[in-house]
Amino acid sequence: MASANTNVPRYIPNLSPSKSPFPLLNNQTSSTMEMESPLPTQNELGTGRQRGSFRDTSSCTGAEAFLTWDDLWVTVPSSSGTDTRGKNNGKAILQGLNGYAQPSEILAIMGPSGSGKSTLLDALAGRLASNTKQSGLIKVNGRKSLAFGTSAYVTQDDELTTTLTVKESIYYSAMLQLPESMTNSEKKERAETTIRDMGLQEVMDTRIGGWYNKGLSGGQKRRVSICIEILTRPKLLFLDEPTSGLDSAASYHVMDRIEKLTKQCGMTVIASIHQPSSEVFDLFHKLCLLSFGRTVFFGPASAAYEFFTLNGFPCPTKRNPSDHYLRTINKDFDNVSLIQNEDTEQGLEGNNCKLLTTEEATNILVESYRLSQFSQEVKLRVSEISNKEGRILEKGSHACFLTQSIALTKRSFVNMNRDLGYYWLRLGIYISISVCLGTIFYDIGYTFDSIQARGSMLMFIATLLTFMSIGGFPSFTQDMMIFERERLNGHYGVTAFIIGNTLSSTPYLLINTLIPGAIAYYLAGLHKGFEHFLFFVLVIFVSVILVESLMMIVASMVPNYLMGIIIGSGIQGVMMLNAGFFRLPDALPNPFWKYPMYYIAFHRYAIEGLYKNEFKGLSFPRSQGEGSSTITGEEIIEKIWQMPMSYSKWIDLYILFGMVVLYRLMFFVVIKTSEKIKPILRSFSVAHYKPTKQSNHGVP
Ligand SMILES: Nc1ncnc2c1ncn2[C@@H]1O[C@H](COP(=O)(O)OP(=O)(O)OP(=O)(O)O)[C@@H](O)[C@H]1O
Repeated sequence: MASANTNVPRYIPNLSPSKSPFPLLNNQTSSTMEMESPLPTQNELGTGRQRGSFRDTSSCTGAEAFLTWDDLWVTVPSSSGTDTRGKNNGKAILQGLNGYAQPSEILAIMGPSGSGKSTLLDALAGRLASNTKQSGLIKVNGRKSLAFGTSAYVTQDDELTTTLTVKESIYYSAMLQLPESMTNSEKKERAETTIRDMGLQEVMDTRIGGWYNKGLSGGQKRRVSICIEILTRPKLLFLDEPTSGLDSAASYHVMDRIEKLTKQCGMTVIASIHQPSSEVFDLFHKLCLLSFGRTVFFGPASAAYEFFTLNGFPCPTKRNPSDHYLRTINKDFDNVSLIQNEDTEQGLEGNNCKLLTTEEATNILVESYRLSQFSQEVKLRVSEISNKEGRILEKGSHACFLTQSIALTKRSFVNMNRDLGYYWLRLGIYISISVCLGTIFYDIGYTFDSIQARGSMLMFIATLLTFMSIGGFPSFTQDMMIFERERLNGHYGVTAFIIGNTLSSTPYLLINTLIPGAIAYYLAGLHKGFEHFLFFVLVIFVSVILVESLMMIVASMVPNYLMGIIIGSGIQGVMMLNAGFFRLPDALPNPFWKYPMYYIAFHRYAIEGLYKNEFKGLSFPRSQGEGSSTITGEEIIEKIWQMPMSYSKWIDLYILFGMVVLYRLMFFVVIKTSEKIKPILRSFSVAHYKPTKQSNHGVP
């Protein structure tokens, strides 16, 4: 029976010294608390052998992963600002954690919201945010660095291609990740088995869905994300809240399947988890319980029960033990009355009780753990494992570059077709604007006034069509986020992505420039002849690809599409301004606007090519009125528009094309550089960063 209590709700027994509530302080260990001690031998480290575990090794290859972390600290700049000496010591999110994870086991990281679970996963996976500082030693198979793309990480946000069905998503992922040694039908079979394992067979043909159409539920999306990452049976798998959004039955089945794979393939799984049912909790081999970045408990999951009991916090019989652990250490709601029920009283065997706040209770547990046999065992095991250098963790064999490029092209093509915002909406707007343009400049003629009209119309087309590429930025940013996730998880490389994106977008960009271009060109009656029309379309087509390449670079550097749109339009605005139309080239101020900006602005080459294509070969009256002498197109280009006639319009087109290649290469370099530089910067800051006690910000 439950009874309400006071605002300071925690009781612990007032025991005599012989019945200390902290037996672990005295190094007393019961049989259930004993850490399993078999240490890996040199041969076992990274060789695919693990004692006592059943193994179906047919689909599991490569070195196993032993992961250790020693005195791990992570701090972020403190929002409370600097201290009296003007120093910002930062806020410690993780405080000197030690631990390990080993093959064929699931390590569950639990703790109240904000206790540092995701931060610990990020630190172990080498994916901490750039504003964080890390110290301590993280090792995989006794080696310091986790090579790029060798682990799989299911993050909290499900970045998925919203237009694809579940089956398509998993199938394309299988094509991208599974090795060439598997046939297509074997890959399909693996995809379908994994879908069934995650209980998604009923929604196989349902689209994932996004903001514009509801598709899968949150829990179903979660399972799709897990499916994608377990396809290859990765040796090291990080799961950030894999069961969030799932009901208890689904949570159990998902975790049960993961546990079986873990054993079968010798996977090392580290999962942060919020509220496991007791059935799910029983699937975990080890438990790491955190509270505000400190370890409350690390050891066999089954031993946590006794640890809490022996420290004076027994779990009431009707309460799920994992709920009890979290309730005992959640300091967020201290002012809320907790309930002491009869079970607790029974567990205390009639001893006197003492009131404690959850903060005090947590401090007792943290201190008790620190001095316990568990903590000593963890330290011993960490040093044993980390001192033995095993094989380098590798991602395992992949699909070949060609298969990946084909799969990415197909996937991207389907997505661009189904996502109205990508190209179709833009095509509609382009067609409407080209009708407006064609009717405003209808039958432009060859009068003196038509010189200016032609110049304005061509400039408008070159700038508007390219500028409106920004409209596809939200869809494109979504693609980039998926690329980022898949790249970090080692599914494929940058080159395959660039090829896939370029090939899949080309037909759409051609339609987007050909149809509106033809409407505007023929309504206005621009330079007659198919060759002139073809050149006109080619310039616009290459310019639009060029802007998309520029947007790729922007998207790889900004955190979200809003910033991308703002920065992308800003860059384009500046380039338009100094293309030599709004201010003629000779009037552009030196040194910045003329050199180098006039030569960098791609609009300059676009309008130069378009003007040469339009004016060359035509002649116009030199002034208004009848009987005036004529001026040739060549003179107009050189004298009125101040553009060089020393090279042909085709050179302008080649320059634009060269810029496309350059921008795509720049994108490649940006991604590759960040891949290489980030770990170096991180290891440099780890080597030079020493956390201070003051940085705990009030956390004892
Ligand atoms: N890059 C960062 N910059 C500033 N603060 C951060 C950063 N990363 C994490 N934090 C802070 O560290 C604390 C722990 O965050 P973390 O996401 O690791 O918690 P969590 O246990 O995973 O929480 P939840 O269960 O709610 O996801 C939070 O207070 C969070 O605001």
